[in-house]
Amino acid sequence: MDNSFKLEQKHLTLVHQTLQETLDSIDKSLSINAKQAKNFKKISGKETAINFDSYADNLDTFAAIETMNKQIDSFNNKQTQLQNTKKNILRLLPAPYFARVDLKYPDETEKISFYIGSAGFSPTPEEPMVIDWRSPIADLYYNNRFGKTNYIANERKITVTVSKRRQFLLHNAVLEDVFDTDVAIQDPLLVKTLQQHQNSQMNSITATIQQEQNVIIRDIKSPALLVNGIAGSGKTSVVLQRIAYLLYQYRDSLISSDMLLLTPNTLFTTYINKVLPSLGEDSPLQMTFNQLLKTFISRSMSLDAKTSHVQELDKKLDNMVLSINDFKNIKLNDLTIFSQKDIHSFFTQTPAKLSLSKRITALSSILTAEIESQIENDSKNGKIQAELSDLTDSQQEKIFGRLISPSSDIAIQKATKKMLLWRNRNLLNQIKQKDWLNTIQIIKSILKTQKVNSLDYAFTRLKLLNLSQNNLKFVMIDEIQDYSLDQILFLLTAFPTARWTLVGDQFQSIIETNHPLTFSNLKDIFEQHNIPVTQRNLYTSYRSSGAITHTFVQHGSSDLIDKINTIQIGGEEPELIENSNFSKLIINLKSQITQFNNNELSAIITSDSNLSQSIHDEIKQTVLGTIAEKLPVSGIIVLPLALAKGLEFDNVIISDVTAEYYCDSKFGENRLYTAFSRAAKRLIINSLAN
Ligand SMILES: Nc1ncnc2c1ncn2[C@@H]1O[C@H](COP(=O)(O)OP(=O)(O)OP(=O)(O)O)[C@@H](O)[C@H]1O
Repeated sequence: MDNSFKLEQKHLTLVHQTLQETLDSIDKSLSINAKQAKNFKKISGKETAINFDSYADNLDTFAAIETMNKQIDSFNNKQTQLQNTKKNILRLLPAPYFARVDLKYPDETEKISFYIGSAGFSPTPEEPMVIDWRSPIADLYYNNRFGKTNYIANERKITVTVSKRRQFLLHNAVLEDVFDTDVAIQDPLLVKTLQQHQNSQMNSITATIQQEQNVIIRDIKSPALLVNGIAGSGKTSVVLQRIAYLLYQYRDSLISSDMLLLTPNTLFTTYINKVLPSLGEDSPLQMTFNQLLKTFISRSMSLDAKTSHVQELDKKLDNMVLSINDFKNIKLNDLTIFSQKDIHSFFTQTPAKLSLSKRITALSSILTAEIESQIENDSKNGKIQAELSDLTDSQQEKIFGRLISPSSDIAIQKATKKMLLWRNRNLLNQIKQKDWLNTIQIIKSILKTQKVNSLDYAFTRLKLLNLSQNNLKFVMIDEIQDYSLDQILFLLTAFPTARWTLVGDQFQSIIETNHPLTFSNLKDIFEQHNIPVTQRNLYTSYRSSGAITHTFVQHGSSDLIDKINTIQIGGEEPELIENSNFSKLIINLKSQITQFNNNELSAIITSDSNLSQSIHDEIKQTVLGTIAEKLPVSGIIVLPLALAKGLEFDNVIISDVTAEYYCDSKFGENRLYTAFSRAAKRLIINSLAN
């Protein structure tokens, strides 16, 4: 091993040096290219005389401009390419690679060593020095393949023999450790990585992705992938790595905005925000379900009913027959253009055999056609045509994009029509937006209720106004167990062509909904929508020490205890502290937090936000999670469990384990499991007498 350590150090020095040299040469090329582009623009600007005097001059001028633009594009492309390579090199310099696999191809005599890093790097096109972790060969490494095996590249099966699988712990150009692993029972790099200090931001797990995680990350076949994993088993990490993998796999056709990641809360969003940029990828659209819902609700209105009835609405909406009150007058400047009655009468002219949403689309076309036909008639009216001459210069600019002086009858009529269309643009827009549909009334009459729920409202708009989005290719949902069936139904209707990655933990279902979701319901609902679901389970606890894992799984199910694995065995046993009243609790909390290392991030988790506020008022050095925009790097944050979910801390103090919140017959055990599993190293559980 000594000799191989030396050889590996030599190789690392070479790679690091090549990276550094390439970086220097890229910096030079970047500045030369920028200078050349600047000079070119200066010179060609002078040389390309703009001359539109004649048709031939026009052509010459356009040709010259096009040549100039092509040259500028080529400068820009080169600049972008150089910058991308520079970004990869900068990412690789601190840790050029983390693993090596040696492969022998059947028709080759020599084996080839491939070094795997967080990005690819090829100083010459023929010879990759570092291969990207997402490349097909890297799959062999993550899958612990050894001996004769194969991998898929460009849809072809390639047979190889894997003769070495090696891991590295390194920093810049210094090799710290080398581990040779075949079928890894324990992954030494993983153990070392987990022992190192965690920080307040989630990190990428590229170097230590485990086999069962790799399968999820690289699944490109399943229309819906459902991951049920215990707390701290890497579900969120896997989703983020998967996003980076998909962006690489489909790099010619997929961009980050084709993906949506639904997160539990905005604190969580900031917690995971650095992972994708650190993997060299842009983050997808990220929002909470409520933020998404707002994009489907036209304006702020009071939608205060607590329970949703999406399933009932879904069944009844299509066959509903609308009455006069289901419409609103269409007005322009207080003048009623179409009354409810008019609109209803147009509605009755649409084919009754169509679904309601189709009838509404047809109705919208009828209303638009009515206005357009009126405009067509008016545009022939001499009196209205005369209004053209009243238009100021700035109005003409707005309507026609230039000043006009129409002379022929046809030109005058065309200009008048354009003017009228412009004057009626708000009206036409109202019709197009279907503001004339009384969605609230429709919901009230279906559900026979007076109050309307925001999800019901958004769903009804989605269905009746055809607001489904077909451009979103992947939807990823973290903490799927906290969604209701109604929310899932809404999402399936909103994104009918998306592929789904749903990750969650049944034991972390802590939010009360009227239709709580089981994973088997979830599968059923997807399958009812003809979306087959592949389920994968993750049973390894990476975050928490053995002692903490053992404590939180007690609040899962009894068969869970036999299934789980812990990477960080042992650790300090959780402490139980009794407090007879709030003042005692504060005294104890103050003493408990002094036991923690100042560089670590610790949390006091409360049952509700009022208690967080009261503790923060008494212990000023804490950060109050309910108003924090992001997690502090270190120190003590105090926050309710609802906000702590998905996050992790070095140390966790539970402030009031005896609160009713944790004793709830339905969700109590899940809340304990979720709260305890936020801790990586230490867990202190306080009880508070009422
Ligand atoms: N393969 C891995 N290598 C290194 N660290 C890992 C690995 N998998 C998970 N981790 C670490 O374990 C911790 C928990 O991961 P993550 O938050 O993704 O789990 P989770 O299943 O989403 O947790 P929870 O459901 O409790 O919110 C993180 O610190 C993550 O970096």
